[in-house]
Amino acid sequence: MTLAPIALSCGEPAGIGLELVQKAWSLLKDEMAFFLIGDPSHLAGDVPTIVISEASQAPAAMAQGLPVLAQTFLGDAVPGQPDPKNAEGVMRAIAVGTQLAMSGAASALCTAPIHKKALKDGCNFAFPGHTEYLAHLADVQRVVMMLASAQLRVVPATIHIPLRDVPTALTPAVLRETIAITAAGLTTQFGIASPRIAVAGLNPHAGEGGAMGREDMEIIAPTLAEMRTQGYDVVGPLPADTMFHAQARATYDAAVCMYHDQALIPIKTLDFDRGVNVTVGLPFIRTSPDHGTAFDIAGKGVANPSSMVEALRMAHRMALAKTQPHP
Ligand SMILES: NC(=O)c1ccc[n+]([C@@H]2O[C@H](COP(=O)([O-])OP(=O)(O)OC[C@H]3O[C@@H](n4cnc5c(N)ncnc54)[C@H](O)[C@@H]3O)[C@@H](O)[C@H]2O)c1
Ligand SMILES: N[C@H](C(=O)O)[C@H](O)COP(=O)(O)O
Repeated sequence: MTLAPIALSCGEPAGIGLELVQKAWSLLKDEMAFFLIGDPSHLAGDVPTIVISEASQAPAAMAQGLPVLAQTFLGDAVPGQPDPKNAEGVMRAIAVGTQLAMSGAASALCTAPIHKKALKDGCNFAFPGHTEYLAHLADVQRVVMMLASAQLRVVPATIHIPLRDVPTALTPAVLRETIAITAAGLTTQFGIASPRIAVAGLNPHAGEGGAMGREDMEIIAPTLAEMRTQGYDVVGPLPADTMFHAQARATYDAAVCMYHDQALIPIKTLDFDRGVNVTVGLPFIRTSPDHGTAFDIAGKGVANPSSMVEALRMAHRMALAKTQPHP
């Protein structure tokens, strides 16, 4: 069975995304097929471009140049200076990629980084990030954001919300859904038959028996106890400061954390160059590099493509696995 190509949305044209897409084509053109969804006039550099009119043309075009499913954007791509006129095109590229991945014309969607404020300023983008936008496009109530590398997988139970709102957002239902979706994703997308999940506490020392906050004992611990009775292999709440060293990491397949930075600091410290963002719970495969638009180095040619390459490789592996019959 021939695998459909991967759709790659362009992200913010003023960031490093398009440079990374071109570098990824040079590195992966003999390994897999993908195509950019974006404006060809935004591409700088000397990587050849092949404009295609439908996804199915990408595999044949891949050897000659970067296949581009062309979209017309209203602004130019000026490194480090997002043009509000491009915001609608950035959003549209994600929507087109989603539609292609949902229809099966693309085997997965990989997304180059967006600049959230540029989208909000430019087209009143109503979502905090891709994760929430993709859930909306796919009409899915709840997804989880996982960042994965060879050394660690992390999932924040709350994602893009202010820190002050975290304690009230951490309800038993949110924890249950996060753990259940994570466990299912570890099995279906990462091939782990019996996933082991470690759950971080919210407060210092996981609350120290209530002396340093009560959410750990009143919300997290009872939810985990209930989930254990349902067969989930879940431990916690664990003091977050000691659950990411090498020996601790060897005891679990994913760490569910209580808020964005509790999850993302360890993985971006350990593996910034190779981390991949995966949205778990969508009806299609979505990956992304673990970094942002990096305006400070945009246009300089120095951006490291490793995370983008890993994101494409992970999407490709997951898509291939979907075509294999289950043992
Ligand atoms: N998947 C996504 O769409 C995504 C992911 C993370 C951040 N963002 C967005 O990106 C914007 C900028 O975020 P930020 O500044 O916090 O993080 P960032 O990842 O863009 O940059 C942080 C630092 O890492 C460096 N860096 C990032 N990627 C690099 C690469 N490939 N090679 C070399 N150096 C690299 C940058 O130069 C910068 O010094 C924000 O709007 C944020 O929301 C988007
Ligand atoms: N929270 C992610 C990070 O810091 O790496 C990033 O903002 C990406 O989120 P989306 O995939 O939802 O855009």
